[in-house]
This record gives sequence, structure tokens and C-alpha cells, in this order.
Amino acid sequence: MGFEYALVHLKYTIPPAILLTLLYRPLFTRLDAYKVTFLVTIAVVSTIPWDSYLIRTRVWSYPSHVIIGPTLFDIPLEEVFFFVVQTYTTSLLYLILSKPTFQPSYLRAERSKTHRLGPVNPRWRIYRILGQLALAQLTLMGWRRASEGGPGTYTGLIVVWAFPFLLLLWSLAYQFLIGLPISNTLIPIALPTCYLWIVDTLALKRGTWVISNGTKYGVHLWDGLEIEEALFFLVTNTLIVFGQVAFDNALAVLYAFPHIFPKPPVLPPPHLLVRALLQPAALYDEERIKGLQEAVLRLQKKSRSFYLASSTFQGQIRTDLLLLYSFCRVADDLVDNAISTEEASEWVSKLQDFLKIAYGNGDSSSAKDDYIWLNFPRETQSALLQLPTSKVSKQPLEDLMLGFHMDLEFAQSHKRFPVQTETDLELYAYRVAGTVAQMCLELIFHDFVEVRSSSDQQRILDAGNRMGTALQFVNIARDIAVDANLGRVYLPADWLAEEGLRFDDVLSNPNSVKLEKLRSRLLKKAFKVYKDARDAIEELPVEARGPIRVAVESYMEIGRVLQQDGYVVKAGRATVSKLRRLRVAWSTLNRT
Ligand SMILES: CC(C)=CCC/C(C)=C/CC/C(C)=C/CC/C(C)=C/[C@@H]1[C@@H](COP(=O)(O)OP(=O)(O)O)[C@]1(C)CC/C=C(\C)CC/C=C(\C)CCC=C(C)C
Repeated sequence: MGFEYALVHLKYTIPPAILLTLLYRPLFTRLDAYKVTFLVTIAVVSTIPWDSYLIRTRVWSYPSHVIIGPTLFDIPLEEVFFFVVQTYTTSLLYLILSKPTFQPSYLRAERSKTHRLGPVNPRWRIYRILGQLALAQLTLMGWRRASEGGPGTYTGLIVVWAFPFLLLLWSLAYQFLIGLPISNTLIPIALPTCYLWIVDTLALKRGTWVISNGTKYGVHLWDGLEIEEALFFLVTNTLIVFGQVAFDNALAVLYAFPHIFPKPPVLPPPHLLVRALLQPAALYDEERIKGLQEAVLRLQKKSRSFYLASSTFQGQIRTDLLLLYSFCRVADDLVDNAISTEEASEWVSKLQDFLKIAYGNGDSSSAKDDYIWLNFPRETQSALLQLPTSKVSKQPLEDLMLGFHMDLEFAQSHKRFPVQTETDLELYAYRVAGTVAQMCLELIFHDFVEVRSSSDQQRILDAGNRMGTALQFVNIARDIAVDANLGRVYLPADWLAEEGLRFDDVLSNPNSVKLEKLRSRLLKKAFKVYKDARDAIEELPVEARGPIRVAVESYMEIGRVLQQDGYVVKAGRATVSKLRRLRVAWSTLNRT
């Protein structure tokens, strides 16, 4: 009996596991726990028979003075623990590194030349087949080495055990394995592999575990690291990451294609995951994939705060919020970027008609699609086509259009500026941002079904409305000069009059000292509304709480920066630095 192997864990495998747990803890969801447990179970169950065979046939062994004693099918418990801790740590590293990636946008529809709809991405099939052939060939070679006996035995046994799994995972998830950024694939394989190579070098040198002489090549990758051990760690980490990628591929299919999977549960059972992975890529909805890809790019390009917040959401809700953002952004840009008031007004009317058709009774979805194709620019169409109308009610969208309509009144000379009083300001902020908050909450309530009385739900929606309004006050406070350049003033005429100003004074000198005073007044109002509404966030489903805090806090941080003494707003420049935004997100997520 000895503690050598246990000490390897204490010194080398448990510390990184703890470190990564602490790092990922604020983002760790039920779905992550499910994924990791799933993988750990498969890893342990599939490794035990193989490892037990290796020990019983003396391919490798453990000197009795290095292990504590208890075994499972002849495998020392320290070794069983190793399968658990390695799978856990590599999985966690994968989860951390893949957090920013929105996986559904990496799905690709595939059709051969002979398909009735014509070919799409036919080369993906070739990649799949080439990978399958290579892995099958290697498995065969491994089989030969293992059955011949001699120095290739251990290598052969590793290959014959692991490569059929790799072949299966490749066949199911090759699109993601090829397409995802290397931060999601190669890096989570390479980092733990190199680390374990170093640990192994130290362990084997001290004789914690021993490979018998007749079954290895006797080749070293470097002094102290046998080539077979190096291969073992590379292959096992590859299996873990391929397993995680395949899991994410299944989730992406489940969340991306409501026409195939209308209401996937938050924790999809294994048979549903397998069904998702077995969906032929020819059935993938290309329009949907395009909509998702364009939505991510739009968010990435247009909003630093919401992009960061969006990556802290997971699963169905992340997809739905992205699509909602995409619609709101496109609608807002169509109106804001119109070259004349007439054009802007036409866009608002068209958007209103679109909503009538999309929410109309009995209208076929093809009527909606036709309307979009005929009336909106090509680059905006996917955002309209993919708006999740079955989850978001019509009223906040109609109110949002009324908000855009208020914007138009600035350019209509026969009309007064629309924000005359503080009540007008509140109405405007409700229409363009309270509505957005309400829609985000409707999506959350839809995707995380929780038993809650309708009065509680209404109370949370009201708080959300107010929070959206607070965010809009910050937005207006930041953009006084930008808006003045567009001929718009959202500060109420009443407030301006108190400072002896009129709308024209703001348009001609948007950076005056008196306006700084009004900026502060608006920010004070924003923070008052925010403080009054923020507790309701804690009543949201646990999966949404942290991410909504990140969305709200990273936007309110703009207000905090604006309140700093001497801060000067520079149009086009980020108000909050990237580092500060990350710090806010981190501390917000860590709040309990
Ligand atoms: C991660 C996440 C929550 C993402 C989705 C958010 C989303 C759908 C945003 C829509 C943004 C948008 C383009 C709306 C059009 C109208 C508009 C311009 C609204 C203003 C946004 C400012 O964005 P930005 O600075 O990029 O815009 P401009 O450059 O000025 O054009 C708004 C300030 C509104 C944003 C409001 C919200 C996202 C609501 C936040 C509140 C909640 C989610 C609810 C909080 C819950 C409780 C219970 C209190």
C-alpha cells in the first residue's frame, strides 16, 4: 500500500479541476452539469472494460507500493478517479473556451447534385467520407497491431478501443469538428494533452504506473514520456472534446430547427439528442441557418454590451434573443438610415403591415414570406423571416413601431417635437425599450416554463418594462450630440426651458454646459428607475438571472462612465472599455 498515485491526483489533477470550476462557476448551468455528467458516465463505463483487460493481461501494472489498495474490476480506484477527473477537467476547459461561440450558426445544409432542390455544400459529404475512411483504416491497423502481439500491442489496443468511438463521433458531428473555431476543438484537446504529458513524464519516471516491456515500442516522445502514453492522452482528450462537440451539435440542431423539433426541453433526453444528430443535413432549413448567421454578425457588429450578454445565455433562449435583437436592429436601422422622412415613414408602415400579416389569423406563412421578399431589402429579409412570432406577443412590437413613429415627428415641420414633457420622454422610452424588455421576458417565460401566478408574471413584466426604460434614458444621455446631428432632441422641452434652452439651442450646440446638467438629471432618473426595478431580475428562472443581470449592468455601466467627473462623450467610440465590460460581467455573474 502507498499514496504515490493518490498524490499525483492531489498535486496535478485536482488543482486544475478546482481552478476551472471556480472560473466557470458563475456560468455553470443545469445543462452544463447534464453534459459533463453524461460524458463522465460514458468515459468511465467505456474505459473500465478496456483498462481492466490491460491490467489483467499485464500490458500495464501498478506496483503495490504506489496505490492505496481498493480496486474495481482490478483497476485501482485512483485510476477510476483519473477517468472522472480528466473528463471533467477537459470538459470544463471546452465549456469555457466555447462559451463565446454561437454553435447553431455553424450548421450547414447539404444536398447532392441529384437532389430535387439542387446542390448545396456538396463538399461536406466528401470531408465526412474522407474522415470516415481514415479513421476506419487506422482502426484496422490498430486491430492488426493488437492481434499480432509484440511491441505494437499497447498502441494497437489504444487505437482499437478509441478509434471506433472517434469514427462514430466524426460521422455524427463532422460539420462542427471541421467548422468550429480551433478554440472549440484543437485548443481544448492540446492544452490538457500537453499538461498530462508533463504529469505522465513525472509519474512514469517515478514508476507510479508501468508499461510492460514486451508490449511497447520503447520509443520516447521526450525523455520519460513513452510514445504510447503520449498517444493515450491525446486520444482520450480528443474523445472528450469530440463528445462535447457532438453534444453541442445535437443541441444546435434541436434549437435551430423548430420545424423539426418544435419545443425541445431544457435538458433533452439522450434519445432526442441522437435523433437530432441523425437528422440528414439535407433537411436543415437553409433560410433559418442564414437568419442565425446574419443575426450573430449583426449583434457582434452593432452592440458590444448585448453581444457579451448574449454569450452568457445558453440553449434555446440564446437563439431566440439573437433573433429578436436581429429584428429590432434591422427595423430601427431601416427607419434611422432612411434618406428622407417619407422613406422612413414608408418603412414604419411596411413594418406595421408585416406585423399584421405575421400575426394575422389564418394567413399562411407564405403570405408573410412573399410580403417580406417583395417589400424589404435583401440583407434585412432573414431578420424579418426569423422573428419568433410564436413566442413574442404582437402588442410590444406594435408599440415599438409607435416609438419609431415618434422619431419621425422630429423631421415633420408641421409637427411639434414629440418630447415636450417628462411624460412624453417616459412614453417614448417605454415604446422603444420597455417593449424590448417585455419581449425578452416573454421569450424567457416561454423557454423556461415555470409555475408562476399570472400576477407575479405581470409584476416581473412591469419591472422589465421599467428597466428597459431606464436603459433608454442612458442611451439618450449618451447620444445627445449624435441625436442632435440627426435633428432629434429627446430631452423634454420642459427641462430645457428650466435651463433657458430651446430645441434649436440643443441642435446648434449639443455640448453646452447647461446640457451637461440635463444629462446628469436624466442619468439620475435612469438610476432611480433601475434601482426600483432590479430586484425583479432575481425572480427570473435561474438560467436567465445572471445573463439578464449582465445585459442590464453592462448597459447601465455606460451611465456610470458618463457620470464620472470630466468624462467627455466621443461619438463612435465605446463608452465602456472592453476590460471594464468584462469586469462588470464577471462581478455581476458572481452575485448570488
Ligand atoms: C442579451 C440580450 C438581452 C439581447 C437582446 C436585447 C435586444 C433584443 C435588444 C434590442 C436592441 C434594439 C436594436 C432595439 C431597437 C430600439 C432601441 C434602439 C432600443 C435601445 C437599445 C439600445 O441599443 P444600442 O445602444 O445598440 O442602440 P443604438 O446604437 O442607440 O441604436 C435600447 C436601449 C433598448 C435595450 C433594452 C433592453 C435590451 C431591455 C433590457 C431589459 C431586460 C432584458 C429585462 C430586465 C428584467 C427585469 C425583470 C428587470
